[in-house]
Amino acid sequence: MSRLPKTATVIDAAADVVATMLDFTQPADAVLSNYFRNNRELGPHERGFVADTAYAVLRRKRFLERLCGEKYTPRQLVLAALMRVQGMSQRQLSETLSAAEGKWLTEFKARPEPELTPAEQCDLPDWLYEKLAAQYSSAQRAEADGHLPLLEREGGRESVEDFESLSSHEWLLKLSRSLNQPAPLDLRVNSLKATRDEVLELLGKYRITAEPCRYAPFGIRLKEKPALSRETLFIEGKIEVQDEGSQLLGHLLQPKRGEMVADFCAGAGGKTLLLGALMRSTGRLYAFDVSDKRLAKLKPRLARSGLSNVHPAAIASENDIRIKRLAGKMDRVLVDAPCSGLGTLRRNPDLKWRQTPQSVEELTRKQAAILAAAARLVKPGGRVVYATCSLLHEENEDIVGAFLVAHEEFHRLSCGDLLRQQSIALDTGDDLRLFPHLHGTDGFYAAVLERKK
Ligand SMILES: C[S@@+](CC[C@H](N)C(=O)[O-])C[C@H]1O[C@@H](n2cnc3c(N)ncnc32)[C@H](O)[C@@H]1O
Repeated sequence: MSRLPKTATVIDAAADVVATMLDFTQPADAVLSNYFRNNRELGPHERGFVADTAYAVLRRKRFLERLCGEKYTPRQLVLAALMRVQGMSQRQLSETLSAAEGKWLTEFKARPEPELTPAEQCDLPDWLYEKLAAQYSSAQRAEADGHLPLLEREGGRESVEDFESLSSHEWLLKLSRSLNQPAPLDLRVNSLKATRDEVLELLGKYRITAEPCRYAPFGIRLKEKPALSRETLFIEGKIEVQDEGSQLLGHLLQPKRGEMVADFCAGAGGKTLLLGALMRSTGRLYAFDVSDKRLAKLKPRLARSGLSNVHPAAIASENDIRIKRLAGKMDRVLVDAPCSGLGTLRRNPDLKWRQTPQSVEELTRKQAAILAAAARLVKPGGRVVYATCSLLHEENEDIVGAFLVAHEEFHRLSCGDLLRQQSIALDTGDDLRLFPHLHGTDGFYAAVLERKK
């Protein structure tokens, strides 16, 4: 952690934000933006500090709660996170503390390390730890791990064998440690307006350190997190912010010039924009969503992108009459299904505390219904990509498995093969499974389903 912003009010601000976040009635990013809207005196550095500190508490809540003991205040959680997660010293904090807090912190520092349960070590709720541990037993991981390339990591190289020999707890510990780190900032170059080399060169001129993403052909990973919204590159629509994993889903769908394509759960259109560019702004690309509000956010992005083939349309549900009218007409359909988001904990650490086994079960019903409705759009020989940013088999493999049993007219294509054909060297078996500790992306799952001719 860099220096503490001068004013002591940042610790008060972080404690206020944490107190509201821990109600879990609103998403953490909404709590933060409301707080900043109501406290405009905080400058960018102070806002950054408040956000980083509050997210550190969310990421390591179980660990910090164990350290703090039975009774603690949000402010004590903040101080504990600053010392034990963000690595600040008591001296750095001391100017901002009351005498009583100074005393508490001295006593806190002297406490012995608590013995943590496996779920606490991973900083996951018990129900989630149990589900994931059951999923990632060595035998079940064999397929995904077997396809791993040699991985370069800080501190050395890790080989396939290093991963295969891990117990399910050790593997989960690696996964959860990477889920408990902030995500890097990835960009996607809009191939209609620029090449990746041009953008890399321009970033270099702005003194922004960047490198090509490992897998995504239009992806760029930045070293820092500069504000980009006022940069010419962004205003001119040459770049968009998009996680590398999210970009790979567009390449899996692989829509072509002149095709009929639907992005069934388009939201604010992150993937729609990539699909439109892959189609070179030709053909017809529907962007469906049940949320008007989310689709409205697509409009300014579309204007920057230069795409003219996108048709956003709000639908009432997956059974909307508009959807029914398009039955059998689509070459490609992307289902980026509403999900628990548990693969995106690097960005949304509150989700592990906000989701429950019941909320996941409700989502699975919705996912199955959306996939069945979306598949009706596809013509013979056409494809559906079913994708989520969840790590749970019940939202992923189980949904696709049940769909294939009920729909003999579809069969699964190999994601590894489809990516190889596009010179993307990423083979995780038939389905795509991305993990932050293995691939450096958010956690994603995808399966490609083709309607037989
Ligand atoms: C994972 S998000 C999509 C993110 C988006 N594809 C992107 O790349 O930015 C899932 C979306 O599904 C939408 N959704 C929920 N139920 C739906 C339904 N029955 N039909 C279509 N979309 C739905 C949600 O409003 C949400 O925007």
